[in-house]
Amino acid sequence: MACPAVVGACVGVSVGATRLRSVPEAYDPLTDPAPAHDLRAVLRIRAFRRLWIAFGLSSLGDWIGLLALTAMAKAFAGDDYQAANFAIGGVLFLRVLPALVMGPVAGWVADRLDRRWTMIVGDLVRAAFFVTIPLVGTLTWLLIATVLIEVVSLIWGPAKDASVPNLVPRHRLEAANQLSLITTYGSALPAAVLFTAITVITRPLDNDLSIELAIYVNAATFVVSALAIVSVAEIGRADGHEHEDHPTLWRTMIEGWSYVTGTPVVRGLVVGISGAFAAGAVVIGLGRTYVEDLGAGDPGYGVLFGAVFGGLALGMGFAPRLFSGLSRRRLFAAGLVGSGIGLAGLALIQQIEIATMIAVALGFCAGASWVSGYTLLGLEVPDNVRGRTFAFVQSAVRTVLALTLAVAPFAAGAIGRHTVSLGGRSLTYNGAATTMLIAAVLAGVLGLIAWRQMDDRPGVPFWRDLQRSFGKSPGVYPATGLFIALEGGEGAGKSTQSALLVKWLEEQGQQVLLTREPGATDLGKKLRRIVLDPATGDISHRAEALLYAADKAEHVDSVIKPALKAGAVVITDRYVDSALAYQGSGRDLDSSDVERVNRWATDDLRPNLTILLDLPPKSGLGRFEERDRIESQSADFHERVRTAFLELAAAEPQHYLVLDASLDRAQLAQQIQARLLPMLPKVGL
Ligand SMILES: Nc1ncnc2c1ncn2[C@@H]1O[C@H](COP(=O)(O)OP(=O)(O)OP(=O)(O)O)[C@@H](O)[C@H]1O
Ligand SMILES: Cc1cn([C@H]2C[C@H](O)[C@@H](COP(=O)(O)O)O2)c(=O)[nH]c1=O
Repeated sequence: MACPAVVGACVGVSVGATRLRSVPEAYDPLTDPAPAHDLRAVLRIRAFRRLWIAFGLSSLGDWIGLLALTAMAKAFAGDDYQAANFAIGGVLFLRVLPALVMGPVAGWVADRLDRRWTMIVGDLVRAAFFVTIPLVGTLTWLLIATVLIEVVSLIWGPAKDASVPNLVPRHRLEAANQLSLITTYGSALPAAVLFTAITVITRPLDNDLSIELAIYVNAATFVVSALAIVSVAEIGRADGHEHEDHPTLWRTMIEGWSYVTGTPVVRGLVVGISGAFAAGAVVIGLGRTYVEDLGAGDPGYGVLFGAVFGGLALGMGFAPRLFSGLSRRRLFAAGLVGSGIGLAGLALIQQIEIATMIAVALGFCAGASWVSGYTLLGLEVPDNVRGRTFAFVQSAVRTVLALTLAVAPFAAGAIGRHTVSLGGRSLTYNGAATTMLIAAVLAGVLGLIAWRQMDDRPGVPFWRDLQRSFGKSPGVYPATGLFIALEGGEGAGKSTQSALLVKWLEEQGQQVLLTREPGATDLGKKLRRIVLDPATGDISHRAEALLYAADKAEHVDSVIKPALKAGAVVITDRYVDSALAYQGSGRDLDSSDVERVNRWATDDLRPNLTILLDLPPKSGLGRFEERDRIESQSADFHERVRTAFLELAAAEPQHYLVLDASLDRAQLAQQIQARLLPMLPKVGL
């Protein structure tokens, strides 16, 4: 039997009357007790920690370098508005260009060299190039050095990425990659703070010196990074098998292109993600001259840069939790429209303090869009084409970045500074602000197109949705394993589909636990008898709700959680939605009370997906003859239950798979499998 990706061994677990075949051992609880996703646990690995410090410093240096080089390019260009924009556009474009032209080649080179020495030499060479820029002191050399530094970075990056799997155990690889991403983008904020501090402190002495100092600090970060890598002896040369062909950028683009263009939702996502990046890039590309127009200089640029990236980090980190009840598709499109509004705000409000606040909001919206777009891609794209699609998105994003960074400053330069007289009053407009306004309109239009193509709650006003969803936690998703609930009215086919699902999952090599509510535990069996036995008769509705809740508490603690912790796919035949539908709507209880009690009883544990089998109650009850205490409730009761299930699903379409349960068994099973396939834990790695 195969085990999921993160697993070294399989162990069998059996729980009460339920069926748990064999579940993966996600980590050795004796020597390495922290869960696989624990970021601090990855940092406890000495070799990785040192490499992480090194690439954190390199990233910091990279961002300071970007800020300092654009400032220096602007200084070289002098007071000419057009020349300044062209110089800055040149620097930004040349930073992205090498990745477009020689990205795949760089990976190929990195695979053939000793990784540790590649990184050490790469850091020292980058430091040396940076030092030469102020020493040579010409715009031409600045541009040439920018390309050379970028080429070295292109080889350094894959050497680092390829080293990580050799330094951390398999099950910690995802956390290590997450940390790498956070560090790469998160270091932009401290870099902006450092750059601003350097320029604010030293500018009164000498303006040119302050930028040069920032460049020397940047060079120093690379030297320290090289020294940190010297101590990581575990990094070596690539194994022979890693010398296999890497797909070229063009092959990746072509393969991804045909899938993306043929799938409307994915097409909308890719356009939107590129739009979110372009919105951020416009601010970075135009920020230098924009702050100059506001009279804020280098410190102002550092602040604006930090504000966009700070907002981006906040959006990525908090937006999904803050708007947890909002459908991901709506969050994605709303983020994009918000970025457009932010850009328009920057263009129209010419005051640095307010501009900074707007930049944070713009970054937040772009971050929200970016992260929900990536999540949606992960959910919507099947596993077998997901790698290519993500590679395509990355290539598309790089291309959009290069074009935006190049075109925006050139457009601003071409527009220039103008003052026009309108009815006796003079109005000044600058290229940077005007270009931002054009980009704002484009981002807004892209957002609206994405909204129209992807809205999954047509007819429900956005503001009502937003108000309802703000700050409401959706519950806690399991950290390991996969949790699936089957819901629906009487006789909808939940037991039938659960059994078919278990069979299919086992064929996929998954470890599966099939369980149900009420009655999966010893206590649950007793409770089931009480609530379903017609002899129980009428009981208080609150008592009924509490009996079902007690069954859930025992079920979650003693059956579901242990299996999920062990990495199993857990399928439950009924869960919290049944309580919300039967007790919250079928009975006369307040559904928010029922929700509160059930969240508490289940420790807020939420399934990753709920499959709702929808069937008119008459058809479902017609599938069998005998009636228990609940089945024998009135037709109205069962109608209310059905409506409640459907409303729950309509409020969060991304969380539900709603199926017409009158279809035949095989068709239903096929639809369930298609939805679950991309969500399954990897097996057999
Ligand atoms: N798609 C289907 N079409 C027709 N009959 C079905 C279908 N699926 C299941 N059945 C039949 O309907 C009956 C009820 O099915 P099942 O027990 O799977 O439903 P359930 O939702 O688990 O019911 P309950 O609400 O009682 O738990 C069974 O006799 C089953 O064989
Ligand atoms: C979990 C749960 C269930 N019910 C009701 C729904 C059904 O009528 C029975 C369970 O019977 P099944 O044949 O196992 O489906 O209990 C409920 O009212 N509240 C709940 O939380």
